[in-house]
Amino acid sequence: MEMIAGDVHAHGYGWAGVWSAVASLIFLWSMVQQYLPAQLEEYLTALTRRLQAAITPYVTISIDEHVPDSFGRSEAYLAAEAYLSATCASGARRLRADLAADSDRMSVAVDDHEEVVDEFRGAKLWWRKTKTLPRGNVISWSAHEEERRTYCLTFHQRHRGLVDALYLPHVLAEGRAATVRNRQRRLFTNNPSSDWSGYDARVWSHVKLEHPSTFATLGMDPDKKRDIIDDLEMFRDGKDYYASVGKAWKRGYLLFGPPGTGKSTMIAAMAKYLDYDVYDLELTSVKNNTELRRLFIETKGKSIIVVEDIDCSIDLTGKRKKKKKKSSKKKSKSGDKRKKVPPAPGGGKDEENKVTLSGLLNFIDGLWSACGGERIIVFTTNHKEKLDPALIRRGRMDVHIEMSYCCFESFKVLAKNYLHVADHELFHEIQQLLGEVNMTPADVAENLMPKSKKKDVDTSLARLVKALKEAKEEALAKALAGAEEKEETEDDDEEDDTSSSEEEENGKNKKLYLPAKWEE
Ligand SMILES: Nc1ncnc2c1ncn2[C@@H]1O[C@H](COP(=O)(O)OP(=O)(O)OP(=O)(O)O)[C@@H](O)[C@H]1O
Repeated sequence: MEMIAGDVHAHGYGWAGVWSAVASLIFLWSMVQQYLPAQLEEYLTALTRRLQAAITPYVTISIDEHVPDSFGRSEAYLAAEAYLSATCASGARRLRADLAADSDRMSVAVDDHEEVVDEFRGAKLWWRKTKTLPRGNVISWSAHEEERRTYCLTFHQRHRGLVDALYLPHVLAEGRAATVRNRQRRLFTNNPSSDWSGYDARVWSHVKLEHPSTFATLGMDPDKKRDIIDDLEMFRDGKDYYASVGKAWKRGYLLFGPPGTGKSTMIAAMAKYLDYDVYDLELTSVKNNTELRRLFIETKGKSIIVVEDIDCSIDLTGKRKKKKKKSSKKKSKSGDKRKKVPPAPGGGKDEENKVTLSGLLNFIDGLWSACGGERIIVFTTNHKEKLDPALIRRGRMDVHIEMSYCCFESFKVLAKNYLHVADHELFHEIQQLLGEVNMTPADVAENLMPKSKKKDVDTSLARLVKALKEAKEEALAKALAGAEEKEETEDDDEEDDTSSSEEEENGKNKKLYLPAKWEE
């Protein structure tokens, strides 16, 4: 094919008959190619390349989709693909369509075995996309994994200097820019270790990330929010700074606090703000430390890698927790959650406990973790105190963010979001009650949510006041019952130096349920 193209380009424009014959040959060749056995096609392609090199003044550069001994798709290939889609696809006859980043239109890319022409500073360049099927043309479950695609760039040898010095850097820069323009944020999740045949399939699969949360809709103390945004900006724009201080370009965030205080919501807001992908790592599905490392390597830059409820996946000794059945989606009172663990391939007990604390530490800041850069790692937990200090020390988890119960400032954000109201006569009472009662932003939001299309602000706020009062009464009754019980079972001294069991149960982050007046 290249030889034919080379001849055509070399001899310029001749008879119409010659053109038509060449066009027929090209068409015939592309048809025949689709039905050729893989090895034969490979052989013919290599032969034509050798012939071309011997008799034509044309040079061909190949850009393979996968580079040997490296993980993932080659960046040069991805850049070439994006460049050709953005600049030359209109000249192609066979294109492949897919949903574009915004999902409102189709985007097209050059199809396999198709050729397009580009022009750069007076030089003509031919791009051709080839596909090689697996050796032996084996039709197997994972056959598509072994297809190899290559972009071949052909040009006259007199343009060699121009291509090396200017054209290839131009393709790379334009391709990267096009990738950023077309970027659709994605939410990845790790697949179980292997498919039924034992073949190691793709490690991540993804869907479009569509979470609507932003920092504007996130209810939390405004100063704290500003600090987090500043920190994220510093990180995003800090490539040179990180390089200058000799630190890998990554940052760890630990989000801790009771269920329903907005930890997941915060991650979505962070991803939206930075325009990053999210990799939701289900640690309990990971076979061992090697697989964990592979998962990390397969993540791309500009991403947030999330391990939710880290205390439920790794225990203090560094061993993975045993499988536990999730009885229901609802969490227990203390917010403890246990994730369902899929059966480990191979099934043996030994297979189960192979992601260790040291493996996880390596994942966060081992040598491999520096690959690629621009990654944020987020751990969430309801029980910070249960985590190994080594796991969350500064340098690993650089920023610790406490997500707490709803304060008045958070409430105001939620009221604005849910009811479009900035002030109301009930606000004062709500402020007082929120100072006395712990209620999660999730519960506040649920009470604010209009229950009919009418969106009656008064009704929603009154419902919240009622819920807060009920919570206060319930807490008061509980505290009274607890105090009475204590009086019966403990002597006065013991009562003085221990905090109430209620307080202990709720953890140190919780303020007392009791109204301040009653406490005195
Ligand atoms: N701070 C907040 N600001 C705005 N909405 C919130 C906030 N916290 C919770 N919500 C609302 O409550 C819902 C549940 O919150 P989210 O899942 O983020 O909590 P979480 O802390 O991650 O809980 P868990 O520990 O159970 O995973 C969210 O979908 C959101 O609507």
